[in-house]
Amino acid sequence: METPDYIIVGSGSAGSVLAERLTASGRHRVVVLEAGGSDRRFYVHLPLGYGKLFYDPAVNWGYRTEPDPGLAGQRDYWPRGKILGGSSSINAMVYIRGQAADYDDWAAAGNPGWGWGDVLPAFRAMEDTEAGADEWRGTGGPLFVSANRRGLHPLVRNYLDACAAAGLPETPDFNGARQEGAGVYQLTVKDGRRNSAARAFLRPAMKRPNLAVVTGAHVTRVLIEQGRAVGVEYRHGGQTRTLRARGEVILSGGAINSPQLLQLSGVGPGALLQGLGIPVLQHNPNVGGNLSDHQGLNYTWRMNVPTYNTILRPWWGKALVGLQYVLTRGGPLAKSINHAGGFFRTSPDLARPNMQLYMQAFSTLVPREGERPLLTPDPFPGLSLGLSNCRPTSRGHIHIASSDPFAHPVITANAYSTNHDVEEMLAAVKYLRHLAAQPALASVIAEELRPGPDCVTDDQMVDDLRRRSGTVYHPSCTCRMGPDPATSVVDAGLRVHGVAGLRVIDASSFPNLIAGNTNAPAMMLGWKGAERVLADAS
Ligand SMILES: Cc1cc2nc3c(=O)[nH]c(=O)nc-3n(C[C@H](O)[C@H](O)[C@H](O)COP(=O)(O)OP(=O)(O)OC[C@H]3O[C@@H](n4cnc5c(N)ncnc54)[C@H](O)[C@@H]3O)c2cc1C
Repeated sequence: METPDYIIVGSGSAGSVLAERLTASGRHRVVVLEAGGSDRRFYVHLPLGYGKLFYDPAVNWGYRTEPDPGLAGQRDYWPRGKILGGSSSINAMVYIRGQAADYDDWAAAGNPGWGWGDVLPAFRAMEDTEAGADEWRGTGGPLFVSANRRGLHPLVRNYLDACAAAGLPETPDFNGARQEGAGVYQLTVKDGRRNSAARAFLRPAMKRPNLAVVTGAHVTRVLIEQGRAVGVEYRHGGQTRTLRARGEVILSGGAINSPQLLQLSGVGPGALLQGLGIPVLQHNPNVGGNLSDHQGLNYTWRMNVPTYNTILRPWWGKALVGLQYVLTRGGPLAKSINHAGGFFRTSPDLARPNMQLYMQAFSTLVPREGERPLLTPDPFPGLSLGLSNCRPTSRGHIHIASSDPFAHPVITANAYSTNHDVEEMLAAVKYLRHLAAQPALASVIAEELRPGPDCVTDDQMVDDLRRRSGTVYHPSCTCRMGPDPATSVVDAGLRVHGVAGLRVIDASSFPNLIAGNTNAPAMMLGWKGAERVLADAS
């Protein structure tokens, strides 16, 4: 293979955008090395195929955390995409940017160029919003974002009316003027098919002669010589190969794999690496540290009106929605599992929302081994209202357990390890019941199923939330951006402190977690990261 200017490790949300941006001018040669395989798979394209990808080792790294005291000792399951498009090829497709103030926090933490005024133009340029352009939204960009206004389940109206009655009025666009409120989620779905970062950015760029994408290429080490990254070592087709870069090596392996790869390469906590016999090339205790993730859980009700359970459960219903999908590219199979949602404050004293809501017009209490049973929901009409926290204060870490690059790293999530996180979730679950008590929902609810009417005291509710919470799949900040190597891993240009020619551009470089889902911010990081790389090239 011809020596490229840039090697990108990972073709996920950030890596796909980066590859498109770096090759657009035609002046730079780029090679993307992706451990997973092709995204040309039926259940990747079918939006509700999400449930089938959730545990599938063919497309998923399928991580488990260490037993977590904050989750009643359970080991949480952390899916991550191992496929072209990375996690954007297996995610739930909700499109949320986060709050303006989140990015102003990034800049205020000593990261010039990452404030809301800096990132908004990138978000606008990236997207082609079905809802139409305005001061906040863009059209004509590579990423189509569905407004998700057609074919909504009737219970979405009940939910929105209940929110309004509870004091959370409808907001027309969570990514527009006001995030706070209730509304319908916009989706990365185009023409009834998942619109992953690979579909929107990488695949069009793969037509360019200056981009090569190698699938099944698992990078095992960054080659660092005299303090400079000069290439990578990777396994492909049962062989160990090396690839050198004329310019830079860019890690876009995601919040678990990027710090893992840095540690394997001798960049990380010195004592940990020494203990594993890995020569320490750059001691930095923050590599794999500061792990931040949103925790969430659902409350579930039995309904006295039909929900998607009614149609998705029986074989004839499956046949019907299958036919509807094939003929119209519509129906429940063409949607995310999250039909609507919202952002609210658990206390009026807070300056901005600290909780996110998810409304799902079906329920999945009866689990099925090895599948997230979206396509086989409960045998009765059910509704789920879910939550996730926006700015958790709990922090975990990721540490390699051996020098074997194929061994999963140890993930210590430390969920709900601060009183703050427990108390705000307790307030939030009470709010869910407050919503369910509003006439628009109460009139169609038969009974609360989970946690159920016996769960009433604060202690019982905290016990329940610890037992039933889990990741909402947004691990971030494990190679966080910041000016000081004592507290961060990359600088505002996403360059690894102390190692030349090496950047980390993915969700691990977030300085802190944003309020909302993390696909859009990771893609934005790829977009803005490419600007930084290109600026340094000229
Ligand atoms: C089940 C699930 C549901 C989610 N739902 C939503 C949602 O609805 N909305 C939303 O906004 N966000 C959602 N997210 C989160 C969002 O998708 C991720 O935050 C985002 O995709 C992360 O992007 P990334 O570029 O950091 O990493 P990823 O997209 O995970 O990409 C990393 C890529 O690097 C590859 N890689 C890793 N290590 C190596 C290596 N050593 N060698 C070669 N390649 C390597 C991986 O295979 C992968 O393709 C969800 C995530 C999951 C898992």
